[in-house]
Amino acid sequence: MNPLIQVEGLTKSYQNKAVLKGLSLSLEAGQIMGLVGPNGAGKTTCLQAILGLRPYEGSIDVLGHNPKKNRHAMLRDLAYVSDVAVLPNWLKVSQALKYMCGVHPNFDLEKSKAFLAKTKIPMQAKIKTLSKGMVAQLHLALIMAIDAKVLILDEPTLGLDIVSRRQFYSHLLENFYSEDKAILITTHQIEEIENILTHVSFIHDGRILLSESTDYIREKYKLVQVDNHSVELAKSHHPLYCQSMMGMHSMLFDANLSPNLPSLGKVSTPTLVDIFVGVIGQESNA
Ligand SMILES: Nc1ncnc2c1ncn2[C@@H]1O[C@H](COP(=O)(O)OP(=O)(O)OP(=O)(O)O)[C@@H](O)[C@H]1O
Repeated sequence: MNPLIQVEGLTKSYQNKAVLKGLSLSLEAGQIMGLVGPNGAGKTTCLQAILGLRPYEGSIDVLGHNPKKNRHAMLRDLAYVSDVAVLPNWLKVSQALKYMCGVHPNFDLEKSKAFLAKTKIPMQAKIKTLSKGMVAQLHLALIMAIDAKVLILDEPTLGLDIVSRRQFYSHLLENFYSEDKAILITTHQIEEIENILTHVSFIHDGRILLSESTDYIREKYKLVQVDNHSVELAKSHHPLYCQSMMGMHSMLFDANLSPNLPSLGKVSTPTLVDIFVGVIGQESNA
């Protein structure tokens, strides 16, 4: 199956400073991928290149289109949310829907209205009178009514409280996602989306360090609560990180490189945050 997004050798510099350094990434139908990295790693710059919003070097194919040359055609099948707080305040909800009908050929007005009918958002309300959570719901109503193959979300829930953030993602799964579509998300709140991600790509200093299915990396990496008498032995197996707190020692290992982990202590499956800290930390110390 052809990937919906294929990025190869993507490079980008600002004022002679390289920000993306030969980055490659592939997104296939059915995938919900988290693009995860520390501040300044290049996530937004990468998404902006994919969206054709920034000049770049390298090759990007989005749904068979080159974002530099065919941006208009590409946007027919692609939807993008940067920050839910960007809708103009003075607009009424009904006007926002009308606006979308005018600008997006694949926007389904009835689908959008049906989603809004399930919320407490009045059609005649001005956006400035809505709470942040309601604005997020309105944003979703606009985005999910676009019959897009790919949805790109850059920190979509910034500024929302935890309940609204959870709602945002559960509505997203319920109303947008299907196996012929793909979603690419950046967020710093990995723990909140780790259960919905099928894939994850760790980006550090303009490069992808790891891009795998979440099932695969949860098998590959293991967290061990190391028994006190095994600490030195465990350290000699080169853990990706070692955290010692109140006499307890947690270490993250690549299970393929350190096969006999149960002999060191209690083995468990790490969270994506654990794996992220281990992989990025190792790279930073290299
Ligand atoms: N318009 C710009 N001009 C100059 N430098 C820029 C510009 N935009 C981004 N940068 C730099 O590029 C690097 C990557 O920025 P980018 O916003 O892509 O990172 P990010 O991973 O999205 O970060 P964050 O998680 O903090 O949002 C940073 O060093 C940033 O300062």
